[in-house]
Amino acid sequence: MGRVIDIQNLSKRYGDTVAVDGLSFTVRPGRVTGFLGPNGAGKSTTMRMALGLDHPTGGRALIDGRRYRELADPLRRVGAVLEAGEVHPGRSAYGHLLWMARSNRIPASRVREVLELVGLEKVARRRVRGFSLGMTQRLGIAAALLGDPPVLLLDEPVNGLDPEGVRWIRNLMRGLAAEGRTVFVSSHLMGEMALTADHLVVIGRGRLLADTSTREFIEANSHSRVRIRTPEPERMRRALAAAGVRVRQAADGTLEAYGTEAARVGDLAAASGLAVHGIGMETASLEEAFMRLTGEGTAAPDSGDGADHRATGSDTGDGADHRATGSDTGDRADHRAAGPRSGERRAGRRG
Ligand SMILES: Nc1ncnc2c1ncn2[C@@H]1O[C@H](COP(=O)(O)OP(=O)(O)OP(=O)(O)O)[C@@H](O)[C@H]1O
Repeated sequence: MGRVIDIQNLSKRYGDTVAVDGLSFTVRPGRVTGFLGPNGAGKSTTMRMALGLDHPTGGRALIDGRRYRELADPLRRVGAVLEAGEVHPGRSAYGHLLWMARSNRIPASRVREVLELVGLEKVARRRVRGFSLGMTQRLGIAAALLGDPPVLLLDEPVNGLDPEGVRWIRNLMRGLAAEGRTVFVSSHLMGEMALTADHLVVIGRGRLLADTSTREFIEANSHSRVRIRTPEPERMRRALAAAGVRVRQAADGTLEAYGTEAARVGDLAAASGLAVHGIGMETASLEEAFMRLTGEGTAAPDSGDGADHRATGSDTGDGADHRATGSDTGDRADHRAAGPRSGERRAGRRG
């Protein structure tokens, strides 16, 4: 059975750096699998090895049970959008795709199809030199889709894109998965992946940290808490603890109560004659859970909140939904603004 990406005990060492460290997981068709990890976790290295662009130090990365370079017609089996790599700037989008199609025995009619699919048909004859990052990204995706491959690998495809571009790629990936394709997409942003992926493979420092459905990850990691500001935190803490409420004190002196609601905390405070200066419900964000999991955050060992620095309650709401399209976009631009990425150069070289 094809369409599966099988990573088996994969390792990669660059001198003293262990980029990938005994990684094993399977990426299955019909769903978007998010490949998550902080910057430097080893995502790109893993993807490059899966595409035969880098040699593993140990283990194997198989697609359809074979190494990439053993695939008979790779462009029709696997589409990739990687960072780096440039399209010849003097070429038009159409010219570039046509060149790729010709060198891979793909009919020219397919070029028009993919241009339409990614919404570049109107600028198809323009030189790539003048393309925005978003357009370049779309061109990279068009190239990846040229061979109509059942397996797609995308390395941080939304980096540097505006919210509209982010949404477009998200919908595209979901659509491709719904067609039964295997869609494997990396990101360092939990919030973005929570909106896009059905399944998550999380790595940190080259090692597997989680391989789970997105729903399970969210259920296990998004807990809410009540934050209380009171002039008598110690008495409040005792009153809550006596009522069986799990409570901890944050660095700024506020209290955090878990597994309860603001109304109950208020009632308990009133019953004990305690003054409350502020009270509110917060939802721990998935981004926090992700930081904790990958060891990038300042984890608090007892209550698993790791969020003392956000004690003001700015983190209300669902975390997963709103961060992905808002503030994160700027962040992406910072990380990866340099160098338009396109899988096509690599794809061309491969094919
Ligand atoms: N060609 C290379 N030579 C030396 N070290 C490398 C090379 N490629 C990657 N590394 C190192 O391997 C580790 C993993 O890098 P990798 O790019 O795979 O991570 P990543 O999860 O994709 O992060 P990012 O999103 O920042 O690219 C990093 O420490 C990186 O510096």
